[in-house]
Amino acid sequence: MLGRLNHVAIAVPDLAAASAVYRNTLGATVTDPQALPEHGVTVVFIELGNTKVELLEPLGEGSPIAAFLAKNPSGGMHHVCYEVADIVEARDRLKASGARVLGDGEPKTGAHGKPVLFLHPKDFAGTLVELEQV
Ligand SMILES: CC[C@@H](C(=O)O)C(=O)SCCNC(=O)CCNC(=O)[C@H](O)C(C)(C)COP(=O)(O)OP(=O)(O)OC[C@H]1O[C@@H](n2cnc3c(N)ncnc32)[C@H](O)[C@@H]1OP(=O)(O)O
Ligand SMILES: [Co+2]
Repeated sequence: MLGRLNHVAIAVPDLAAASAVYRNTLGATVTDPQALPEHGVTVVFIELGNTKVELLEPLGEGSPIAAFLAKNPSGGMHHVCYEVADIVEARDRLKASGARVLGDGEPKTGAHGKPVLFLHPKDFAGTLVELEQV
């Protein structure tokens, strides 16, 4: 079912400060911030050649990363995103095996303009999993 690792996401309290660390200390190319109100986050991406790192900052009331940052105030690894060829087929197989699909279970358009879904971290070795159809 799984394809490539699309990105590893890190939740941060201050996107500008985290972007500066990646740009200036680590010498990475960091994209401009992209506000995604429907996801409750602002993101930047760091392109690494074989995969990407996504830095996430809360946006608006009720951001899905607010509780995570309250528990991890300096930030921390938040999710991994795997590519799938058919997200509805993957979702239906996972649901049939007992995994919890988050939200209303319907794919949303993610940061790359592609359909995405999230799977409950307690069902995947304590790691929040995002699926992205490519
Ligand atoms: C930019 C768009 C898109 C892209 O294209 O890349 C994105 O990446 S958007 C990223 C942000 N969106 C989401 O994360 C959506 C899905 N997430 C959620 O629905 C919630 O964050 C959550 C996973 C249901 C957690 O909700 P929360 O309110 O934070 O906490 P709970 O109390 O419900 O948590 C239950 C349980 O799970 C543990 N937990 C929470 N978050 C994580 C995490 N990221 N990794 C591992 N474990 C996590 C939490 O600690 C609780 O455990 P216990 O304390 O043991 O009960
Ligand atoms: Co993501």
